[in-house]
Amino acid sequence: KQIGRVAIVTGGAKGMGYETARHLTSLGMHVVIAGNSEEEGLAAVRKIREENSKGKVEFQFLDLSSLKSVRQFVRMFKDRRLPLHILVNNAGVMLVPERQTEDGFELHFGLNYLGHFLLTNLLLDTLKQSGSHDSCARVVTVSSATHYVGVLNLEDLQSRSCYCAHGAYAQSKLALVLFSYHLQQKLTAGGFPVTVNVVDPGMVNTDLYQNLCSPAQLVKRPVAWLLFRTPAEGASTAIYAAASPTMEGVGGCYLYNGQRAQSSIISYDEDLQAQLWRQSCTLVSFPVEDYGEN
Ligand SMILES: NC(=O)c1ccc[n+]([C@@H]2O[C@H](COP(=O)([O-])OP(=O)(O)OC[C@H]3O[C@@H](n4cnc5c(N)ncnc54)[C@H](O)[C@@H]3O)[C@@H](O)[C@H]2O)c1
Repeated sequence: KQIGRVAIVTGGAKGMGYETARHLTSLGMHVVIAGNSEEEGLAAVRKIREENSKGKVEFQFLDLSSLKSVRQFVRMFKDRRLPLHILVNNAGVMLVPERQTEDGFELHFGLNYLGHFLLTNLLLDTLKQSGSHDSCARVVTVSSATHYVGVLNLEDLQSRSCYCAHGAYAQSKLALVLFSYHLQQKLTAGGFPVTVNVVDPGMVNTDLYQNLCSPAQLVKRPVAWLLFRTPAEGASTAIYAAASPTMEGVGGCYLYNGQRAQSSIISYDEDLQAQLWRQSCTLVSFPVEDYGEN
């Protein structure tokens, strides 16, 4: 059933994204690894191809910290007239010192959240056309347990008044949960065959921790080896959401350890979801009212 289904995995060149891309290829899918390092992307493609999987894998450049790059990625993808059955919004950065994206957004918010917000919206027409009522297209977004401590500061989404790297990461991961629920609600209201779920992979030993300060790195190393999951273990919930028959037609869930779980109380606030949606449309210059009807 999976053979020939087309999937995009952002940040699929390493960490959990790589394991997700590898697994979906092994199921017979045509996987596009979307990432901002051509060298890493091509190396990942080579490694996966060596496994002689049933599926196809390729790399396409995407820098989520640039709205121009997101638009270019989508234009190139659409020019190929491929369907799109699965979009895994996996890429992310964590605990980066205060920095801005090309478009002037705080980096965590701009890259982790807004880049994926625009990417998903621009690909939504293709997802809607590719899904059917007995086989929905799927959007899977990787959030984090850190979202539980996240606060969405609608007056200052770019953390200009006070910057804290942890707070900025948590806000970006909370925004992804709010976005996923709102998107699912709109798709359901429009009767479109696309489901949206958000996953929490747990603590996973990847390069995501590269920005920890040196003493924390020293503590993390042995602890991570003992207590953290491997990237393949961490990717399992995203893979489940992307490919499991059990998840057919199921959307609007927060998944942890392959099971439905509760996200933070504020993530269910529909007014907050709608306010974030509207502000996000304005920030990425995406027409609010165009959404959903095409
Ligand atoms: N590792 C954990 O413990 C953990 C816990 C909770 C959530 N997560 C989330 O899991 C996801 C995957 O992270 P990981 O742990 O595999 O880390 P990782 O650092 O191995 O992977 C992150 C990926 O994002 C890509 N990326 C970074 N900047 C990019 C950009 N500008 N454009 C496109 N791609 C870009 C990287 O190239 C890499 O492929 C992230 O969203 C992260 O927030 C990780």
